[in-house]
This record gives sequence, structure tokens and C-alpha cells, in this order.
Amino acid sequence: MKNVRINLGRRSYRIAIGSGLLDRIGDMLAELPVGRKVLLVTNTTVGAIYAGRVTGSLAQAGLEVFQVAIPDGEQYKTLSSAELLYDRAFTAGLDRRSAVVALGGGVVGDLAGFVAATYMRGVPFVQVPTTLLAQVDSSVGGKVAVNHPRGKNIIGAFYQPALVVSDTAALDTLPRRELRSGLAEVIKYGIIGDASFFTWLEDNIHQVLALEPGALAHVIEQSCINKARVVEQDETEQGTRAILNLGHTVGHAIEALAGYGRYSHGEAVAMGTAVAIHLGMDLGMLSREAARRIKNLLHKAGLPTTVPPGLATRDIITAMYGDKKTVGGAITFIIPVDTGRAVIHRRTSEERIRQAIAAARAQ
Ligand SMILES: O=C(O)C(=O)C[C@@H](O)[C@H](O)[C@H](O)COP(=O)(O)O
Ligand SMILES: [Zn+2]
Repeated sequence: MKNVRINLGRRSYRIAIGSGLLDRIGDMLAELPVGRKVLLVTNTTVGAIYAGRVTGSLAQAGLEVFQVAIPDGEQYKTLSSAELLYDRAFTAGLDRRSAVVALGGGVVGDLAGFVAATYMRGVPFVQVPTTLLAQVDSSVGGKVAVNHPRGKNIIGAFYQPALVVSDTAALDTLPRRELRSGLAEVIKYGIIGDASFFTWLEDNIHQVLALEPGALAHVIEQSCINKARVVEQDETEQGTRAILNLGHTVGHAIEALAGYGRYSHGEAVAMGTAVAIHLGMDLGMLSREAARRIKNLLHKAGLPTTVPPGLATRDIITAMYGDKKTVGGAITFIIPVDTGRAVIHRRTSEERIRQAIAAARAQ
């Protein structure tokens, strides 16, 4: 088992990465200062495969488990799903020391985390991510949220988990499209700050797609290390943490406009990264060669790098004004300047954005 530590003073925690960890969750949870009752939040798909093992492990450690499954899909990351979980927690008699455990992908983790942050003003929270995207990104760093029809993650909080347990064997049952979606965030870490990881991905992406255990464990560990480094510097995104939003300014707009669930989060982020690449070239900040390498790696991972024709540019731009990084009407973009470095570009002009979207359609 590998461990990555995220140092945030009293809110520090570890990310345990390894094969078969689902059967050890009970013991790991028993090491935390939590009460006897646990709310296990999952979705119907993941729950059908893995909830039995997790419940068994928790019960063996003497914990009383109350399970709740929401339907599978980004369209269920809503306040009404949260309300259902509050009802279940209250009915089960969960108190302030009872833990909420999220078993599933980013939707389950964000939703369960939002409920953990707000139920009785905050109860212990444990992330058990079962998708690549959740293992490399959404389970780490404490962003929890639900969506608003007009904007992604608009209602949320910063609320760190007490523990993250990533079982790499859970990826064996992950649909290919979901695996590729997670790779968009993995590639992001290479682009924004880790040139050698970027090169490693260029050389090894096929092993990752083939679920080669060593390659997968390396990808998850390296991604978590990269994310921890950023979050430790700026936990609540007052400045530098925004770098983790590469591809998300346009990506979130696409997800909301197309209807949540139409494109996976990673697909939308890949499209958004393509727009950011064109902005970078247009601003003279990114060389053609670096742009080619980034696009090429996204392609190798099976991700889209064009903006879909059905989404009008003016609608994408309007949706971007609702982005959390838009402050005082100024749209912020994260722009790659090399394979291993990106910058936060504030006040990006609408005209340049329009041109970059057009360029990303024309590919
Ligand atoms: O953890 C972060 O910070 C990120 O930006 C990671 C993103 O990949 C993730 O999708 C995040 O939820 C987006 O944050 P948001 O604040 O733009 O909603
Ligand atoms: Zn993301």
C-alpha cells in the first residue's frame, strides 16, 4: 500500500492507495475518532458491486452501517439528493461523531461530502473513490458541492475528508469512457506543473489504459502528490489553487449547457483544455510544438479536443460568466505555457475567447 499525506495542520489526512483496500476499510475507520454509526453513501451501480464488501468490513470493525444509494449520474448531484441523505441520516439517528462514507465516483463524493459538511454543521467524512477521476482528483482537497441548473458546483464548501481510501482493483469494473475521463485530470497535473510526469504519460499511457497495476498505482500516487502540493499552499483557492482548474472554465460551461451527464467531466475538461491551448498560442505564450504534444496526449488517452457543434459560442461565453473564477465580470483562464507549466490569466477578453473556441472547433 502507498500512502500520500496531505498536510493541512489539524485538517491533515492520508490517502491510502492499493489493491484490495475495500476489505480493510473497517480497520482504517476504527483508527479515526468516530462514533459507531456510519452513513454509507453510494450510487446504484457501484453499490451493487462493492457495497457488500465495504459494509462487511465496517460491520466486522463493530460499526453500524446505514446504506443509501442515489441513481448513477451527474444529473443527481443536486440539493434534492442532498435532502434525501439528510433525511436518511436523521432517521438513522446519526450524531455529530457519526461518519459519512462516500463509496463511488466524483458525484457521490461531492454530494456525500456536501452533506457531511452541513449535517449538524459537520460530521467526519471518509472518501472511498472507485473511479479514476475520483481517485486522482475529486476525493482529494476538500471541494464538496452540488450543481445548480445554471452552473456546476455552485453550491458547496471546502470540507476536508478525514481519510481517503483508493482501491486500485475497483478500476477493473470501470467503464472505458470513465477511465478516459479520469485521464483528463491526470494529464492536467502533467501540463500544469510536472514536466517529467507529462513525459512519463506520453511513454506509458497505453499501459495505463490497459490497467497495468504498476502504471495505475504510479498515476494515482503522482496525481495525488501533485494535487496535495497545490492544496497545501492554498486550501480555499484564494489564488494559486485555481491552477487546478485548467480546462474547467470552458469545461463547466459545456457540461451545464449540454445538460449534466451528456459529456463526462473529463471529456468537457479535455475540450476546455483544447480551447486554453489555442488561447495560449494566440497570446504568444505557448509554442506550437508544446500545443501539439498536449493535444496528442489527450488523443492518445481517447479524449475529445474539439468543441461540439451543437453548443453556440455566445452561450458558452455567457455560461462562463457564472464560473466561480469570474470575479467582477472578468473571466479567468488557466493557460498552459509548456508541457509542465501553466499560468492563471485574469481578464481574458471575450474576443480572444471567441477566437480560441472557433479554433478548437476547426480541428
Ligand atoms: O480541486 C480543485 O481545486 C479543482 O479545481 C479540481 C477540479 O478538477 C474539480 O473538477 C473541481 O471540482 C472544480 O472546482 P470548481 O471550484 O471549479 O467547481
Ligand atoms: Zn475537474
